[in-house]
Amino acid sequence: MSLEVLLKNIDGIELEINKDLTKFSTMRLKCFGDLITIKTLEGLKGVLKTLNENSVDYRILGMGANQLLPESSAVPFIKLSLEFDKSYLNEVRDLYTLPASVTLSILSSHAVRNGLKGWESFTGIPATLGGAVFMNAGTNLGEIGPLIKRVFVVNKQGEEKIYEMDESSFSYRKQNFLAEGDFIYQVEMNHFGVDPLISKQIKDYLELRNRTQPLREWTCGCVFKNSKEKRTCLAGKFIDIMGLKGLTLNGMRISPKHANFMENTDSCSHKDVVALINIIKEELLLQYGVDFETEVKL
Ligand SMILES: NC(=O)C1=CN([C@@H]2O[C@H](COP(=O)(O)OP(=O)(O)OC[C@H]3O[C@@H](n4cnc5c(N)ncnc54)[C@H](OP(=O)(O)O)[C@@H]3O)[C@@H](O)[C@H]2O)C=CC1
Ligand SMILES: C=C(O[C@H]1[C@H](O)[C@@H](CO)O[C@H](OP(=O)(O)OP(=O)(O)OC[C@H]2O[C@@H](n3ccc(=O)[nH]c3=O)[C@H](O)[C@@H]2O)[C@@H]1NC(C)=O)C(=O)O
Repeated sequence: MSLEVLLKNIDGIELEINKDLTKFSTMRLKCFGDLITIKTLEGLKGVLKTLNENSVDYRILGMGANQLLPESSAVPFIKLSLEFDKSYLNEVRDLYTLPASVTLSILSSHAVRNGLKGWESFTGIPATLGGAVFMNAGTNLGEIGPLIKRVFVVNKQGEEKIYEMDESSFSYRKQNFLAEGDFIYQVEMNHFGVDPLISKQIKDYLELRNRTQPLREWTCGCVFKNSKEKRTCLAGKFIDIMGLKGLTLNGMRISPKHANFMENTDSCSHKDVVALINIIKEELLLQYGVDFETEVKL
């Protein structure tokens, strides 16, 4: 049965067939696919339940900052777009209840205005809150995990579920509590008090990132994770030392600014990124015997 027929009686959603999704990832990879935009919780429950009952697989799309979209997707993408009244952020709260589709940049602006301690950890990360929780977004100022209190999901059967966070809920670039198919729709997070110095720290850090990372280019953030065993084993540093900065293959370039970033300088697609990743992996193995895991979802 077609997606149009399957989803036709579900309110609070929009379905677009074979849509050009090139602008739906920060790397701007050429991509066409079916897109289901979810505007209400009931819509999300209805869609997940229906897809599950009909054995239709799907992919969740946040800002597309950490996944390489395929040139043509066999499965539909689901994107959350829940209503959010920004006046909710007009005051400092002890606990924030936020839709997962809100972007970290909106939250960062609130942190700058109010000096929220702990919120500096996600400065400059292009992500939705849901995507950030999914992989414990972080910078060298910290990680988002310790701020998260409860995570509200809809599971693949279309049922609501709430996870309470504890010390084991997050690790480096990873959450450890979601079940396969869980879709985060809401997050409760706090902060560690108010400190006027945080605003300056965030601004300084943004300036540093701007100097050291290609923020204006089309990238997916860091391509590789740093080594799990040895946090001093840094992918960017290794790729740089091998002299690979600037190497370009079919329009996909290793950033001259930061070697763990790849820049789409043309109209590249999935295969172009994977080809360059494979070259880097081979060189890293050959020259240093290290095998860096990709951070970006292929
Ligand atoms: N530190 C940095 O400077 C940077 C960090 N990043 C990281 O990349 C991530 C990008 O976020 P974003 O663009 O929003 O996400 P993406 O669209 O890149 O999705 C990334 C993954 O998160 C999953 N996901 C996204 N939203 C949800 C949700 N609501 N519920 C459950 N799973 C979800 C997706 O699941 P599925 O597998 O089911 O499709 C996908 O595997 C952040 O975690 C961020 O930390 C990115 C760039 C720079
Ligand atoms: C971009 C991401 O996150 C980034 C995050 O923005 C930055 C800054 O907080 O710290 C991590 O990068 P990173 O480990 O490469 O940190 P950086 O501070 O940029 O560099 C570390 C060290 O490597 C050196 N370095 C880096 C890049 C390069 O081309 N050459 C080089 O020598 C730097 O000089 C520095 O001494 C995160 N990456 C990972 C995989 O953990 C992402 O996750 O997508």
